[in-house]
Amino acid sequence: MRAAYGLKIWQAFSTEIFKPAEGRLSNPGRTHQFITFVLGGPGSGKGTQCTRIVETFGFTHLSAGDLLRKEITSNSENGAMILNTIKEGKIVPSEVTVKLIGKAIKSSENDRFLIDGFPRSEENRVAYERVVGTEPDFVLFFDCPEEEMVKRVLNRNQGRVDDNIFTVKERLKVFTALNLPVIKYYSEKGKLYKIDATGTEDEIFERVRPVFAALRAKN
Ligand SMILES: Nc1ncnc2c1ncn2[C@@H]1O[C@H](COP(=O)(O)OP(=O)(O)O)[C@@H](O)[C@H]1O
Ligand SMILES: Nc1ccn([C@H]2C[C@H](O)[C@@H](COP(=O)(O)OP(=O)(O)O)O2)c(=O)n1
Ligand SMILES: [Mg+2]
Repeated sequence: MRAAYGLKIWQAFSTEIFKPAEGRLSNPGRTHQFITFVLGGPGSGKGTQCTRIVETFGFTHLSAGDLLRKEITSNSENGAMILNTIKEGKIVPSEVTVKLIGKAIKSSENDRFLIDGFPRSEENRVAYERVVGTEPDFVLFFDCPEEEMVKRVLNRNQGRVDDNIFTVKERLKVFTALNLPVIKYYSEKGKLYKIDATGTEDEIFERVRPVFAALRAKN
């Protein structure tokens, strides 16, 4: 399965990467932006691998969860709603999340972005397309068994309100019900690159590296 996705992605790189990004959330003067969505269940290692991709390939990492958590601590009008939603393991209304992502893209000088933990539902996906006007260039999916994800989340130790067994169980249900359809959608469009997210961080990064190395080789 991975080989088929890989080929499609290679074709996408070779034909589409230099296309101007008409209608994108681009800053004036930009020629193109390269957008990668990074998906996977809670604890699948999205954030960890995004850090590695940033270090090696110079992307800007935008974590939807981090942007939402920042809203909570900055006492914004939506803070209490966001906190409750996250505690319950549910999805924040798309309008809020898309606005935060859009603002972060606009205020960045970079032209390549990893959007981590988004879209988490069809509603998220459609709202992004409506506001931004385009699809992502490709989508990484970190595929990890549930028991491994639960173990990682419960050991995460970052003081997150959602890193407890009750919330993670709910998050796994939400992931299956709402995020898997998005993953299927991108798979059918030939945009999905599925990564085996088991093993050490280094082993996983060696599966991710060729995807971005191919992209750099084309630049
Ligand atoms: N390959 C791995 N093996 C074991 N633990 C990992 C691995 N990758 C990440 N972790 C740890 O698992 C937890 C969840 O990782 P994180 O990157 O936050 O995942 P996500 O963003 O998908 O929820 C973190 O504590 C992280 O240090
Ligand atoms: N697109 C998104 C992303 C995150 N959220 C909320 C709901 C999620 O359970 C929390 C945490 O997301 P985050 O991506 O930080 O979580 P993980 O890194 O996968 O553990 O934030 C959201 O409502 N919509
Ligand atoms: Mg994360």
